[in-house]
Amino acid sequence: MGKSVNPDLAKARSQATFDPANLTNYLYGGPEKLRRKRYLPAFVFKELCTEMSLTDLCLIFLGLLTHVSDYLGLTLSIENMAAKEYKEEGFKSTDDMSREEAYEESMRRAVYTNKRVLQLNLQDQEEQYYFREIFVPGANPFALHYVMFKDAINTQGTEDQIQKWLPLAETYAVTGTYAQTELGHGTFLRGLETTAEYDVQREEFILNTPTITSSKFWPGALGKTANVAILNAKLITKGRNCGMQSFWVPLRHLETHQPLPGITVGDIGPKFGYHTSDNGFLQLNRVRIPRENMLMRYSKVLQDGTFVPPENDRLVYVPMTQFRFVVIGRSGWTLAKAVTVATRYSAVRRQSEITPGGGEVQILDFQTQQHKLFTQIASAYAMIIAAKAAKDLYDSAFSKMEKGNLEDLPMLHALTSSMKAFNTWEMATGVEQCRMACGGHGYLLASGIPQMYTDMVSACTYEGENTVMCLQAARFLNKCQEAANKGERLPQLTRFLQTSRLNISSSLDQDVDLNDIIAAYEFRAATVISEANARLNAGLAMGKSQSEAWNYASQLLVKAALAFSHWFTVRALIENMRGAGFDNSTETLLLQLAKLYALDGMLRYSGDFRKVG
Ligand SMILES: CCCCCCCCCC/C=C\C/C=C/C(=O)SCCNC(=O)CCNC(=O)[C@H](O)C(C)(C)COP(=O)(O)OP(=O)(O)OC[C@H]1O[C@@H](n2cnc3c(N)ncnc32)[C@H](O)[C@@H]1OP(=O)(O)O
Ligand SMILES: Cc1cc2nc3c(=O)[nH]c(=O)nc-3n(C[C@H](O)[C@H](O)[C@H](O)COP(=O)(O)OP(=O)(O)OC[C@H]3O[C@@H](n4cnc5c(N)ncnc54)[C@H](O)[C@@H]3O)c2cc1C
Repeated sequence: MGKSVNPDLAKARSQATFDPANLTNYLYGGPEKLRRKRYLPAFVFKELCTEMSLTDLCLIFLGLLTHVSDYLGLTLSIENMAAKEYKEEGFKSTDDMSREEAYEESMRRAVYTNKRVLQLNLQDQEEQYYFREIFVPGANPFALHYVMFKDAINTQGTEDQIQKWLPLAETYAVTGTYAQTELGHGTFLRGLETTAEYDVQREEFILNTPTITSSKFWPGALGKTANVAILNAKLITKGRNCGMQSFWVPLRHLETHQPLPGITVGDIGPKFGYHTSDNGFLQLNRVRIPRENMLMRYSKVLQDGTFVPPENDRLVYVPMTQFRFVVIGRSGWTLAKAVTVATRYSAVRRQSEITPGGGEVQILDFQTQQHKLFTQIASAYAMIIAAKAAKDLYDSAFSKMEKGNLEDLPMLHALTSSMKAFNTWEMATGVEQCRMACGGHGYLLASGIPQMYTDMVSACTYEGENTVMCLQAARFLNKCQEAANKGERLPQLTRFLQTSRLNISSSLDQDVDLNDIIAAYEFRAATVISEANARLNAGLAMGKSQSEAWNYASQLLVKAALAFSHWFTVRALIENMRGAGFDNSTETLLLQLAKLYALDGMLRYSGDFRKVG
């Protein structure tokens, strides 16, 4: 039962000047990865459904990604499924459900995917992600379990603890969350109030949330789903505060799922988005856990209560750095989904005339519509490709860290902090632009775009509020600027602070040279970073303390971090497009897209670029 493709859409596709397969293979990491990615939904839907053609299945798959399936009224008839417990007649849209019903529907689908991932032995993280996203397109109640809970065990646990706890997480014998934020503190971790006091007599920690503001507040899955938390608390031993450490804390009974003694836990209530994630609160009333429940890869508490500090007290922050990197990558794909929906819609929506009497045109023919969408297509590619470029730096830093070499930790923290802020702000702006480009139908939940926005815009807040993350990156950039001022050697990533010069060869009447574009963004970043450093030093010269001068310069410091990220993204986009081995037509198109992205950025930040000439 094939579905005919809209003739306007078919015509637009037929006019492509390149072979999309080349690009798709590049984006998904090669033909084999792409084959697997396409095979998974077809395999699963074939298993689930009886009378659906492959076209329908792909349409449903794509539609599920963007909820278009709700719009088309498609439902899946679930037949002889391997997972007998999945009794649902089909995927009902959660758009019309209450929060409880939507959570239950998402939970049902998530539990199904968890079982199938194990039965199909899907080991590859990306394949697991694709598989899950087919069935739970919105916020997945197990998201914290899949990412931060397991990452914290892997990065903060000893080998013995990993051996003990990771199999429980992998087989869903336990369901976890990452409980750090409190009602009174999300950003300022040194202000966390939850305590873990060591009782040397019984070799146990006594966990306590002594005040209302110390209640854990926000952790995903805490409201209903999780029965264990990796919980961050202030360690107190021998009367001394030893800073934030991580602990494995059972929350609910593994059989009855009822809160354990001393535990008060529940859901924090309705949110702007992320409706199917049960973000919760937790109060601990002198809950005891054994000494072995402290994650002791880097810091330890000996039986007699002696605290053995980590080589670097920032290593406890590694799970956040890891997850910021996930957010950096997913931001580009989120924008890619939104702009795909909006571009397809713009090919099939006919509205108004360009030439009077000439008949209504595809809205994609309006230059204003092209500007709205093509800049977002370019931005999605830029973010996806910059994330791939950052991964190389990320992987090399992590492999060095695992051998005990922490020299790249500051660079990694700065890169993940600034790129997480840059990408999520760009993604949020871009998704909203795509929604508005679809007129009234973009405002329909069935378009899929509103939920993408309300779910994903939270990424500007969680995992490090964006302004705070920019200021974190600015610490590193400012240090590099100070070193540059003294002629000292800089880390590879910031050496442009010493070398960047504005020797642009392009003139306005010729096609701009790509190397000039990179040089312009590099010079803009170097100038903004230098200006922020100058403002900081001006503050000090006025007699302000270091922290007051930092606050005095903070707006420019945020700009410096964003200019750095913008340069990193433009450079990655151009260098990767030139070096990717595409055929001429594809490379020509991609370099055109890279110029569009870079020149649009210059227009949006024309003040910076005009100022640096
Ligand atoms: C579109 C995206 C889609 C993604 C979908 C995926 C599915 C999503 C589902 C889950 C949804 C949500 C999950 C959310 C989870 C959470 O939010 S978990 C909680 C996150 N919380 C935070 O991030 C807290 C942010 N605050 C901090 O990190 C710290 O408080 C802060 C760094 C701001 C300050 O810490 P201080 O101890 O005060 O440090 P400071 O004095 O500023 O600096 C000291 C020193 O330490 C260095 N530093 C700080 N952090 C790190 C780090 N992480 N790694 C390495 N080094 C670090 C800092 O640079 C300083 O060094 P310096 O040399 O003195 O400069
Ligand atoms: C959907 C969602 C899911 C979440 N999931 C989890 C989870 O699973 N686990 C978990 O532990 N937490 C989770 N969180 C909490 C999240 O990590 C915090 O909300 C986040 O760290 C921001 O902290 P805050 O809410 O206290 O905001 P605040 O820090 O209070 O921010 C408020 C304002 O203060 C400004 N500000 C704060 N500090 C500074 C500073 N030093 N300089 C300049 N400006 C500053 C910020 O820029 C912001 O404008 C989640 C949050 C959301 C929204």
